[in-house]
Amino acid sequence: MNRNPVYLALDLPRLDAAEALARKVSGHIGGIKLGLEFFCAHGHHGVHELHKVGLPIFLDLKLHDIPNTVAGAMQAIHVLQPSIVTIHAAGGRAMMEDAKAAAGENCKVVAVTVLTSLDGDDLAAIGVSADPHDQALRLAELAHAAGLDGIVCSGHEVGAVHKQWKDGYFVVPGLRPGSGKASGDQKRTVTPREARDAGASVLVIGRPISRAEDPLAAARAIEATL
Ligand SMILES: O=C(O)c1cc(=O)[nH]c(=O)n1[C@@H]1O[C@H](COP(=O)(O)O)[C@@H](O)[C@H]1O
Repeated sequence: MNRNPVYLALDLPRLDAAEALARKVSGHIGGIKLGLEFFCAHGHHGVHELHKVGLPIFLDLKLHDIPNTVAGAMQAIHVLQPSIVTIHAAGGRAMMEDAKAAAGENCKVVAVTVLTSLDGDDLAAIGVSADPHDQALRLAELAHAAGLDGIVCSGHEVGAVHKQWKDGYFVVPGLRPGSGKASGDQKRTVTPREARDAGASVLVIGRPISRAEDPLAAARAIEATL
């Protein structure tokens, strides 16, 4: 049986609450995603604690700096044995190449293309004239050329990227399980099932589980749709 593609985003301020939530739903997810909020608050210690849950750890640090600095950061996290690490494709080809070269064994390095919280107007405001779809495809091509394992994009683009990059590893956040579910700050959303059917390798899901009245029931319900 295929591994459950859902990585639970633990964007919670408290370490004990994050660990308790991960343990509660651990039978219905495939991994744990620890992002900036968690890492800034709890650092290496927090990651070691969450490893005790026994699931793969995705470190979503979205590194974006000069190549030498990003390579150094990648080396500094080997000890945490992440299964996946994010960097920003907008850091450019050399940064992506050096990040991949510095990554630990068995660690997939994936590049964020266009954040799921952005739409075409947001891109225009930062001087990008392409729409999110074309910009995501363009950055996916650059990430592929740089030798990365895959990219992060929304469910709106993953099908098109998959056609161009058959063996890529595709991380899709911005997922909302049903129509009418609050999208919050996310602007390019699809359902987990739609993302999976379009070729996503990993489904990143946070608030639809972590802020649900019954997180276990929410995780089970999402699993049942996949
Ligand atoms: O790299 C990511 O995981 C990421 C990229 C992106 O474009 N959009 C995005 O929402 N994310 C992350 O995915 C998670 C989505 O959380 P929810 O909107 O609560 O499901 C958060 O932890 C974000 O940091």
